[in-house]
Amino acid sequence: MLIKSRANDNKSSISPEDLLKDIHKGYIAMSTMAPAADGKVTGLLAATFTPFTAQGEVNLSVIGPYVDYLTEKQGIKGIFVNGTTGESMSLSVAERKLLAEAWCQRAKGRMDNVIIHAGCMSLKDSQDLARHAADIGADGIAVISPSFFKPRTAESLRKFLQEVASAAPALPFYYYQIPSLTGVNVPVRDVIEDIEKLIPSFRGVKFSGSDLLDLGQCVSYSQPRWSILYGVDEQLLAGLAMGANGAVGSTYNYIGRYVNQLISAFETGDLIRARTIQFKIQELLGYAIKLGFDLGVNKQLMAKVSGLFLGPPRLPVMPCSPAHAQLIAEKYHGIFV
Ligand SMILES: CC(=O)N[C@H](C=O)[C@@H](O)[C@H](O)[C@H](O)CO
Ligand SMILES: CC(=O)C(=O)O
Repeated sequence: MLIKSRANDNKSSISPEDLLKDIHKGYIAMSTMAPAADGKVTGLLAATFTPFTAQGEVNLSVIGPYVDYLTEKQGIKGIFVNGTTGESMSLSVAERKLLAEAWCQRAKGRMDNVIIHAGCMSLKDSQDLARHAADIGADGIAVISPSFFKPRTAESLRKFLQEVASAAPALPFYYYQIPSLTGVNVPVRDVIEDIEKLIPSFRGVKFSGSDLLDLGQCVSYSQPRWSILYGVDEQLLAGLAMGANGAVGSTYNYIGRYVNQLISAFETGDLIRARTIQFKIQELLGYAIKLGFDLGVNKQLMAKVSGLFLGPPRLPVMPCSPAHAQLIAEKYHGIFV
């Protein structure tokens, strides 16, 4: 499908040389999403929720069954730990280390990729978590921009990222952009300009914004070893069309297997099918957003769908009432039968 659409742009048939060039440029989705032998991250990663006890303490005992659920029931082969969904910014550094370790241990041999989010308000804490991720054998680290004192320029943000990455120089490094939560709106394309000169371990971006101009410019600038991972689940198909190599999201915890079908449909050029699945996801999330959808609701929905005990979210995020979660779970089961 993509070969055709490109061929329509400027020529009627495509030579093997041009085909190869297109593969390198990322025009051909199949090559970008196929399992990568070079360690490049592709496909779906679930951004994990952090299990708490009913009293709000980190509950490591759920992590084993959680990995079972993701691999066996959702076809998920990659996880993104201690991110937004994992409530990282509400956890202590010590808790984040315990969680990172447990996820790495439990996912060993079962997941292709375990990326640990190491971003904090404090550079020192971020470096500590980056070093720790390297020690425990994570496959990569991602770092979000500080958001209390916000970097005002790409330059200051790049310096911050460089300092964190230098604490774990051997570990693939991803910049995690999520402007709706950080309030940092520096275009990602500016952040990644010549970034390998500053961060030799740089391997890509987790792009959780809806600015498709910026996303497209990141994809077209992306280097062969990099992965541009899209993070707005409601509009993943748009991200794929723009050339994202994979996706990281909270909803892939409970709709991963349908989203894998969306990706396959996209890869084989069946846009109608890909859209049908995307529209179902939009129906679910549109409904949830109308009722009020935040991390507390999302966590409870995952608990209901998976049967895992995830506990409440941590304050200031409020727990979701059982009735509220029940309505959304019913909608889920009505849509994804
Ligand atoms: C703001 C936020 O949490 N974004 C997540 C990832 O980045 C997404 O996975 C969303 O949770 C998802 O798109 C549902 O809105
Ligand atoms: C959704 C996501 O990527 C995160 O939880 O960080």
